[in-house]
Amino acid sequence: MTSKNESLFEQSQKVIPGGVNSPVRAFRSVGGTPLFFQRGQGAYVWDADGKKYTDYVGSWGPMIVGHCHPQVVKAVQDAAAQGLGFGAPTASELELANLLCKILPSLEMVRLVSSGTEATMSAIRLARGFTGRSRIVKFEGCYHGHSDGLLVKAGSGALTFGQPSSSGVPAEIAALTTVLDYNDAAGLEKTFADMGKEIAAVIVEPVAGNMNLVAPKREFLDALRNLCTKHGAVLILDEVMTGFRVSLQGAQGYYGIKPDLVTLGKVMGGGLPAAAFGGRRDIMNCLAPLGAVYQAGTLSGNPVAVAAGLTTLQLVQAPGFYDNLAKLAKQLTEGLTAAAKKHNIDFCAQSVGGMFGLYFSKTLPTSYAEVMKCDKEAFNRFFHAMLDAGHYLAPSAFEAGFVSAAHTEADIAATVAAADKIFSVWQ
Ligand SMILES: N[C@H](C=O)CCC(=O)O
Repeated sequence: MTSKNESLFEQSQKVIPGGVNSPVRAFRSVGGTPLFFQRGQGAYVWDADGKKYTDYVGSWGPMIVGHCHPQVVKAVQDAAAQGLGFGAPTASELELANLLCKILPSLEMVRLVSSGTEATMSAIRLARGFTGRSRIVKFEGCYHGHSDGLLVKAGSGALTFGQPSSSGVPAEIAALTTVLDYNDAAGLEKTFADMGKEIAAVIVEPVAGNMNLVAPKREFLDALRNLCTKHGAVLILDEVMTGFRVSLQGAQGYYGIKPDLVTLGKVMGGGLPAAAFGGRRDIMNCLAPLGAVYQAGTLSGNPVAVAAGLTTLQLVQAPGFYDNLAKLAKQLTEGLTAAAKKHNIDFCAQSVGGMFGLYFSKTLPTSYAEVMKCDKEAFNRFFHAMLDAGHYLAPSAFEAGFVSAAHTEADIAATVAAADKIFSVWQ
């Protein structure tokens, strides 16, 4: 019998390319039919067939307080009742901007946009306008949204489907992007020595979460900050994923590194389309209508999205919120690692705050090249076995996972027990 998921997918493929509105949802690399979700509550989601899953994707990060948190839903309902959008300033967007600047000391000014892609694309343009230089530096396997110059050796869905450098990006545009190895401080130093005067910005995920999870080395973070300062380049920390996720102050607070510009999204929109970029006042003042760098958006600062973001950011400031999140993520990664070890499987896992990475590998990867050596087929088998058992992991070996404050220790223990059962018959 055809399931509702299968039937919906068949129909979707006729009108939506690949049947999905973002490639990584397509289950292509793991195989099988993508799930069509009908609802979420707390740590759980239900698919079109009514099957319940413990959710470790969390809408790719935003659902940090769980699905349908009553305060977030109420705030959204109240905001919607006042008007769905004005395309004009509102007091609530000012409140959100103030809150972002209060939480993140690196934000002297901030501008709201609607997606992470918009935030990174705008930050790059701003850095180019500010410095009068054209070249940008990024790191292989990092994903910064799908604007042209950033889709060069990118992670996430692009990597998942073997297209890290997209067709449709003119060679002249791609040529302005220099791609280096993540965690390679010496490579960065050499690049600055060779072409420092050309480099407008270095953009980096301070914890790479779009090639599975790769944690930064201290010397790499220090080199990023010191070399950008020395050569007058703008350091852009892309905290779309790590912002309000690895700690209240994101990766910049977790590791103690101060960017010139930061990009935000996901958690700050509470599940609705809200994102932002901001940082040093002298750089932000180059934006129109003050300066000559143009950037705009009809939906920017949308009041309903702002209400979801504001309420979520109030909830994550509860005492102990991030300690609990980190504890849950650790319980998961340590539990899975112990289960694999018990059954002699080459597997390891790690977490940074509320995000985690799982690897079918003997050692934790520290670069794109090492991630590529992990056993992808083993991940795909594990993914499906976990899905059958009611545990929803990201449908790609190249994405980080997320826990929420709605997960309980019992939820995590059940997920670890399911993995233990799968590993006990692993061949
Ligand atoms: N890794 C991506 C975003 O962070 C996954 C979301 C998407 O591309 O649809």
